[in-house]
Amino acid sequence: MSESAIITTNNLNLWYNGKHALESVSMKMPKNRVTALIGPSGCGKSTLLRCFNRLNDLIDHVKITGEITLDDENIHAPSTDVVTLRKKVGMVFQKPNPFPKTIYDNIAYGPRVHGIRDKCELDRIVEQSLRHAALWDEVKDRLNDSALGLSGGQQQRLCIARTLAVEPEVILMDEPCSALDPIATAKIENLIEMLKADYTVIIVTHNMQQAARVSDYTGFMYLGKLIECGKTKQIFEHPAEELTENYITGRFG
Ligand SMILES: Nc1ncnc2c1ncn2[C@@H]1O[C@H](COP(=O)(O)OP(=O)(O)OP(=O)(O)O)[C@@H](O)[C@H]1O
Repeated sequence: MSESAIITTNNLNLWYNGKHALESVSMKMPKNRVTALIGPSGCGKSTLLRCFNRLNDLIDHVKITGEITLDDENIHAPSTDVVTLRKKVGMVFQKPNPFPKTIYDNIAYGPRVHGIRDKCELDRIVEQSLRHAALWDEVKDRLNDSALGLSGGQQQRLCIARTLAVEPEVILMDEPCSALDPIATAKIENLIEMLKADYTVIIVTHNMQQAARVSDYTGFMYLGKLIECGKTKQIFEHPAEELTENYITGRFG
């Protein structure tokens, strides 16, 4: 991979209570590209994704060895501020999880936590984030309504807008379309394509067609190991490993 990497893992291992869930994962996530993580259930995709913003720190009895760098800095270094890391590396989950607040307050929440109080500045951030998430036109006249009144697809785009509001560098998406219908899914996929102009996206998906449609690079995982990683076209058309070929042709999974 010749493109410059924003996140790199080097010999990354993770154990849950002694159970080896990630084994010697070494991988590079190129900047301003979409990288998909695919593989059968339980292979470690979500675990790997959660390593990138240290969400696994919140789980008891997790041991991690090896290195993860963001912009060439070790994210486990004592000097790393986890709040700043999670601002730089935002996350969107499987089920849309808006706060039970207004649409406006959902987006303004993060900037307020980071100390922005000026109303004009917050208005600007709310509009810009909703525009970037392709939701502004649908909600601009109801910013003070509850976010819980939005459709599932709109709620997921709101969650993406909420992530964008704190100006991340990387957006992690853990099966962001699995709770959505095909039309809402298509909107999120189009949005992912637009987002990579400004952000790096790493997406976990069970849906191989989705990985092929939205990603530039794909990593195939199996039983906690990264079996192979490369350009999506190459992984899907000419995988180097038989295991990858068996998975993408539906022989197991
Ligand atoms: N909090 C946890 N505590 C203990 N074990 C866990 C925890 N989270 C995940 N695991 C285990 O780690 C392994 C990898 O799980 P992970 O959720 O990362 O896989 P996945 O590939 O994302 O699966 P899926 O596609 O089903 O979501 C599995 O064996 C899982 O049971």
